[in-house]
Amino acid sequence: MKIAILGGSFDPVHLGHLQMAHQAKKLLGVAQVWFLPTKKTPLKDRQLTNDQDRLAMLETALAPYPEYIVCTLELEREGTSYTVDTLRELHARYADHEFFWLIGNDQLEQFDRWKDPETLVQLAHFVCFDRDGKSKKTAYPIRQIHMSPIPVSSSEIRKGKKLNYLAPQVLDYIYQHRLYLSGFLEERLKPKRVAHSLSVANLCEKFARAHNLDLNRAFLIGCFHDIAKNMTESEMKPWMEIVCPENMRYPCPVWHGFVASEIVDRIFGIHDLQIRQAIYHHVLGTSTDPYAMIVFCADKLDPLRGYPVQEQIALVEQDLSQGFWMVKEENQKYLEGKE
Ligand SMILES: Nc1ncnc2c1ncn2[C@@H]1O[C@H](COP(=O)(O)OP(=O)(O)O)[C@@H](O)[C@H]1O
Repeated sequence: MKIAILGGSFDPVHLGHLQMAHQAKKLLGVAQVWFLPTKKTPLKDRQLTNDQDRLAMLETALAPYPEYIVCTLELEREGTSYTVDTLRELHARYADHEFFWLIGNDQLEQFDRWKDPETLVQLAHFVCFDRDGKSKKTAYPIRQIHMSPIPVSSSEIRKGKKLNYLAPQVLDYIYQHRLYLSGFLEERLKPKRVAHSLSVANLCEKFARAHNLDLNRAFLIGCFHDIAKNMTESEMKPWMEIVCPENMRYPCPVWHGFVASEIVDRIFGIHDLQIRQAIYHHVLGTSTDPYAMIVFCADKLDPLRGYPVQEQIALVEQDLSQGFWMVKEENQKYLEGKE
């Protein structure tokens, strides 16, 4: 049987990877495409997301395609994953198969850094797909196939960019398992604000636990509540014009909550009305929805602010409504003092 193999970190798997598989099926006449997640890649020094999560994301992305199969051979082997070892093992296990090894053209450029490239090209037909629409020169017998480039990389996804290039089930998994969230925040916020957001997320979760609410929803609200905080007035203006032009009468420092509520939906693909609403109201405390009260309190009572907050935190855990009104009153006094 003809088998195409796509090896990679899949951290996470995205539509670029799927497109390579679709093209391989169509153009190479292979019966199956095996996706082979690597344990430890010799050419990247970054610590990969744990095997279990990368595998679960692959399985969910491939579920609609019965002829796409996850091959865990490299995950089962300890140490650095060298393709030459993998191909030898594949030949030993499946003597009758003919293998096509798929790579993107970024890999073609560094093919002589792979271990034993001469042996590799004898063990499989190497096939290279465009990532950027450009042909690359190579000394190796590697077939190059042009496809309309799918302009995305896993590293962009890990920064919270181009999330629309993920299968929706994979994006769901990312939020359910809280993967890459610090990367999403670090790309848009200063380190102190990232620390505050994660600390608020933890406190939101603590409050949610005390009141039998959805822990992950509360965590995500905390995580993203300040995602627009670094935006300038002119950057926020077009968002405000779409979302809530009537709120432009508020001073600009208040806008980031309104803008963030739209950004979580449109940029981060979080289509959850309660999350959006809680973030929308978090600056002024204008909603008594439980999630909105939670994030309002958690934001003001973040231990990283350095005030003694333990008693107030305990009150919010005990009685959300009473805690909320207490925090709101304290905040009002603070704001009046500032005027
Ligand atoms: N958008 C894309 N278009 C074409 N090939 C791609 C694309 N993204 C990844 N690849 C190829 O898929 C293989 C696995 O890549 P991987 O290490 O998982 O992801 P990434 O390069 O996105 O971080 C590599 O050979 C890579 O060149």
